[in-house]
Amino acid sequence: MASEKSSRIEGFYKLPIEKRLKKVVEFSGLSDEEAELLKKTGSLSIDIADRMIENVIGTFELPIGIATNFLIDGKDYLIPMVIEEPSVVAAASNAAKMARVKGGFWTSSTGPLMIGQVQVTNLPNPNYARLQVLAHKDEIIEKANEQDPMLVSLGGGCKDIEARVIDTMKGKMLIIHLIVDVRDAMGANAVNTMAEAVAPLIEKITGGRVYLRIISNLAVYRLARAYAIFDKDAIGGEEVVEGIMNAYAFALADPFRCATHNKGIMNGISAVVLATGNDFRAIEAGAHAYASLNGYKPLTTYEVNSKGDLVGTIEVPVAVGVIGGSTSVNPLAKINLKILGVKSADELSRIIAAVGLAQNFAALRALATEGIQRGHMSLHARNIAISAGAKGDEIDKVVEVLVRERKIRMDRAMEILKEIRSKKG
Ligand SMILES: CC(C)(COP(=O)([O-])OP(=O)([O-])OC[C@H]1O[C@@H](n2cnc3c(N)ncnc32)[C@H](O)[C@@H]1OP(=O)([O-])[O-])[C@@H](O)C(=O)NCCC(=O)NCCSC(=O)C[C@@](C)(O)CC(=O)[O-]
Ligand SMILES: NC(=O)C1=CN([C@@H]2O[C@H](COP(=O)(O)OP(=O)(O)OC[C@H]3O[C@@H](n4cnc5c(N)ncnc54)[C@H](OP(=O)(O)O)[C@@H]3O)[C@@H](O)[C@H]2O)C=CC1
Repeated sequence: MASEKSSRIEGFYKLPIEKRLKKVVEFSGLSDEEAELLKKTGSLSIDIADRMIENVIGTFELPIGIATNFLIDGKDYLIPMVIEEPSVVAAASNAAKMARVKGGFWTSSTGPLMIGQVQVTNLPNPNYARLQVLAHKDEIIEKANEQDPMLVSLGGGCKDIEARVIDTMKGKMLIIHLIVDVRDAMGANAVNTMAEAVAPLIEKITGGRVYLRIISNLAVYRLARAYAIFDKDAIGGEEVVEGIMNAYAFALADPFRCATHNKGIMNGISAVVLATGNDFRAIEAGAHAYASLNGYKPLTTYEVNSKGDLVGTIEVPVAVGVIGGSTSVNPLAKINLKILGVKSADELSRIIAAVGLAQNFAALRALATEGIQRGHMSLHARNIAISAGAKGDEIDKVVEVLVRERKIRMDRAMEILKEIRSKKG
């Protein structure tokens, strides 16, 4: 399916901010008011902030960058990313540009099913209690669904019950899972309400004592998947393919490397999760727990196909919502969702998986070739220049010398600044 508008905007980063914003407005149909909110600082008003969390004394801002070039399932997307780290947005755009050569990213998902856990203790016959719970499945599901008629009317709600007996330091426990379709929400509030509501019924059925009733962030039934074929010539030839395969083999074999490999993936994932007002701790916990199910492993895979191209895949739990939580409260999250143009939480989760794969590919390509420092540090040089005290056009001048000399250090930045100012004055 051909896209109406293209996210392939060459040299987007070279445009002044005003022109970049204009392109985003044209692409996403933002109103004048929304564009104004993006431009000004303090868009999250103190009154809204005071209703989001407790003991508020101010707000804390981070930049929103737009990753360009993303073609996902045949549709063009501009990706808003909220992050403090330089080079992440550039790297995502860079990878997406290379992925376009072979059609971009293709995605799928399992749907929005979350798990609510109920912990049952003090059971003399936990295996018998387990069968009793499964025999009363329909009754438990009905009780859970009474809590959220709205969700049920949308086609969601509690769909199934699982029960496991586990061995713990406090003896055997029966752990019941409510499998809940949360539709377009992240789902924690909805699931927790159900888990608490069914607890007395479960105590009655089992004769045990229920303690914890809470969502699990290991969202194994809410997986998002993406793949892309990276044309070998577009990414720099056979040697680059070989280098990336070696990088992947390293991560697969060594948890010390794997943690950094997955951190690179989360650079992309967390930035979109934050931009859309979602719970980034939930996503981080879920991703690393999923990566650890069979020993800590990379969330991405790489293979070489018969043409010598690199095939990258990702599979990761992505429990995000487009309604509920702070997505509906923070005006900037709403604007970012509009820029993405997503229609459902499922679509958002698949986009996020694609960004995670892009981010990982860009980092591995840099690491396996010239090293991370040239691209990353030349963008980081701006931070160094600003920290050294450079202002206005001094910033670009200091950056230019730092990058040319390949000495991206604070002491050198201060020296250069001194030289620039002495010439001026
Ligand atoms: C930084 C680049 C992209 C430069 O890469 P380059 O080869 O100098 O870029 P280019 O000039 O050939 O441009 C290619 C495209 O990149 C984008 N691009 C290029 N420059 C910019 C810019 N200034 N601002 C925004 N976008 C930029 C832009 O889309 C551009 O296309 P165009 O629009 O021109 O047709 C490249 O070196 C790269 O991808 N590096 C990887 C950097 C990275 O992964 N950073 C993440 C932080 S490091 C980390 O935390 C994770 C890590 C690395 O530890 C994970 C791990 O170990 O696995
Ligand atoms: N471990 C964790 O991850 C935990 C996370 N949290 C927090 O929980 C929050 C997310 O909970 P969540 O349940 O998503 O938020 P909300 O309770 O804000 O939103 C979900 C509710 O929105 C209503 N709704 C309206 N339209 C839809 C739709 N299309 N799809 C789905 N629901 C719809 C539903 O019913 P109705 O209208 O009847 O409300 C639903 O229950 C986040 O702030 C998160 O940080 C909390 C505890 C633990």
